Amino acid sequence: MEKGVYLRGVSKKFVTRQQETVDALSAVDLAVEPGEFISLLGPSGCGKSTLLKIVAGLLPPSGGSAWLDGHEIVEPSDSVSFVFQKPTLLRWRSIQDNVLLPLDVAGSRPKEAVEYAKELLALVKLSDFANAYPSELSGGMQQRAAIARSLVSHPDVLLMDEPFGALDEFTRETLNEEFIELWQREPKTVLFVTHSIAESVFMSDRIAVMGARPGRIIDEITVPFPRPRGAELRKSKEFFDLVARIRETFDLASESSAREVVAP
Ligand SMILES: Nc1ncnc2c1ncn2[C@@H]1O[C@H](COP(=O)(O)OP(=O)(O)OP(=O)(O)O)[C@@H](O)[C@H]1O
Repeated sequence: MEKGVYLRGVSKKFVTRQQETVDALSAVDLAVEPGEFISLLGPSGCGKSTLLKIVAGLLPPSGGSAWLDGHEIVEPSDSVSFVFQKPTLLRWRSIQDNVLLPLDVAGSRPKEAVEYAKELLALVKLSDFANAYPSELSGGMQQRAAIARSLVSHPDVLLMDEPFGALDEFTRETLNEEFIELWQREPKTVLFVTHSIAESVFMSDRIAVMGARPGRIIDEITVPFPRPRGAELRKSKEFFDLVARIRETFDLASESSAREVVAP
């Protein structure tokens, strides 16, 4: 059995209300090893969220297939958790009860679950807020709670759709560092969607660079920086150089698609 997440020739077409066909994804091949942290990086509309939804079993591909640990993905699985851009906490539940929500929804809160929720709250630095309500927390703190919630069911795979995209730059960088520390303690396979080149370089083992119309992978980059990675990495020449090289990939891709548009 092939452990990990595999996409083989995945395409996705949507038909809009105006009956136009949108090629959201075309011929995407991707292999993600167990425990690997991979970013899906690309401009708005290149199909990043669509790809995550296919891996989550929330959307079927129009062509090709998606696999998790040797099984074709045809429906959502307990071993996969999703973190969205908005924390979507229930305002009438305490933070601890929000973290426990996935277990309550599944109808089983094992004895040790409360202890584990407390442990996760400590890992995301929210121990003092276990009994607080979402409205009492800042945006960054709410997102930390959402991350703790995504881990409570011990998933093998974490799908993160711009989880820090709504935060200011300072909070975002702090959460990047905290999340990487947490991920090293609780290793998971992570597919992380972002618009930010710097964020993808800081976080990932590998970056799948995506282009739009149709959405596809235009480059795959292995990030060479050793872990643990600290804030000082962001200031290094090697970091800037890799960010610049990836930016170049986007510039070349948009130049060539512009040429296709003007070509006779
Ligand atoms: N349910 C849908 N019906 C019709 N078109 C859709 C649907 N969902 C997505 N699309 C289209 O598919 C393309 C890819 O969308 P998707 O949300 O996956 O992109 P994205 O890269 O995640 O964008 P963003 O970074 O802005 O979130 C877009 O052109 C979008 O308009």
